[in-house]
Amino acid sequence: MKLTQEIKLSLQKTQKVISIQMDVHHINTFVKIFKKFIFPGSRWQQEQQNNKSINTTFQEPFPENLQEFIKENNCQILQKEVIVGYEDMTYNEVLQKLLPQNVSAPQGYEIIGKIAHFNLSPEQLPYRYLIGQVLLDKNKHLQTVCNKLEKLHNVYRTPQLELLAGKNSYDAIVPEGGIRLFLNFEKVYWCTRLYSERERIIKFIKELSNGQKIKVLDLFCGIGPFSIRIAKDLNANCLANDLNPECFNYLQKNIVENKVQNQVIPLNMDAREVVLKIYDKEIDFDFNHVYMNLPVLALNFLDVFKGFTQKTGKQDLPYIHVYGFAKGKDDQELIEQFSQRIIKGLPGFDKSQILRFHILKNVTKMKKMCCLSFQLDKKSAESDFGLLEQDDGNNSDFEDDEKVEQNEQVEEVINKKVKIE
Ligand SMILES: C[S@@+](CC[C@H](N)C(=O)[O-])C[C@H]1O[C@@H](n2cnc3c(N)ncnc32)[C@H](O)[C@@H]1O
Repeated sequence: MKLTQEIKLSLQKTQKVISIQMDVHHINTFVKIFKKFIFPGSRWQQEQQNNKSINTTFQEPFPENLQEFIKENNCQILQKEVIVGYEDMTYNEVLQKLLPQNVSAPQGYEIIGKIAHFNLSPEQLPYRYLIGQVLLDKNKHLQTVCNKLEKLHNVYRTPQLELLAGKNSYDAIVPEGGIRLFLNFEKVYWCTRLYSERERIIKFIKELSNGQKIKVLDLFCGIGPFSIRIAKDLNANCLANDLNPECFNYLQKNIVENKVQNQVIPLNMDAREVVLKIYDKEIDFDFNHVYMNLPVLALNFLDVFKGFTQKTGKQDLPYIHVYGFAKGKDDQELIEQFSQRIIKGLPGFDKSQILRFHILKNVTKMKKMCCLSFQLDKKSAESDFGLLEQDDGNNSDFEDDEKVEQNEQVEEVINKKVKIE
């Protein structure tokens, strides 16, 4: 269903209003006191010489202060009729009129620059173009309204979008914590709501650093929000890597735009390869923190840190901040399951090493997206077990996560979406 001129006209109706007529000298005072009662979009109309009127939303009985104003300033009360229609109605008013009773108007969307993005329910889908157009018309700062077609399940974690209304452009500039990030929402992974999660980890890394130089290996960096922010906020040095060549292009641009060329090195490789190249000294980068934000697969990369001490000759072991999914009814069960998955890659890992455990999102009642921070343990770092077989991106964890995300309702516990007033 599309919003046609005919549909807009069908919303038009005549409405009786109270218009207050007064001498032009009283207009300023009236507006000062009764501004919120002026009928939306109403203009002052010339009635007689020096006399103007304005339509209001007042209904009888009038409030006392209006009665006094009318008396003191010798105002006249006029009954008028106005035509109200699409332009005068809010997003909710329009959709309540146009959607069938069993279909609710979507009450939240995400904003990325001038792009609004919905996750419409199956019942709302037949009305998606209508919903998109109304949102665009009622929010002048927006340029594009789209719907995310399915959950992210490709290697680069990019969304499949359908344009609902406005410009077919997904270029955006997003301000975050004093930096500006350029991106194309169709070509790279982006989630504005991870803002507070980045803040949380940056704060935690600061606590851990004890004033020492912070050096971060950001293995799945996307367009660089974490590396660029920590470089700016904590004067950290980062090696920021992402497999997606489009991310790499935006990462390079974002590094320059935010003037952190001397602190953030961009890379475009497989994460495992980056670490192996550091071991082989093909890449010269010393790090004390590893940031692994690819929840669906990151845990499978942990084994690359086995034998860290032999391969680097370093005794100082890095802190690892890794994201993943776990199932459990409480923190204890979640930590237990998460730890079991870590142990697969790092056999020396023990729960007692956990420094922070944080739940970002309830995927289902039992399944959560979590972040766990710990220091690489000595046993794993000194072990000479071989690496696990390289992941082909097709493992069962990956598949399982996607199925659950598609079939079950995702309840966000991180920042709420933009609410429609
Ligand atoms: C969930 S996104 C996180 C991006 C970024 N940390 C952020 O918060 O915006 C995961 C990123 O990992 C990248 N990625 C997927 N597989 C990878 C691999 N094997 N090596 C490096 N990056 C990979 C994807 O392209 C994607 O940009």
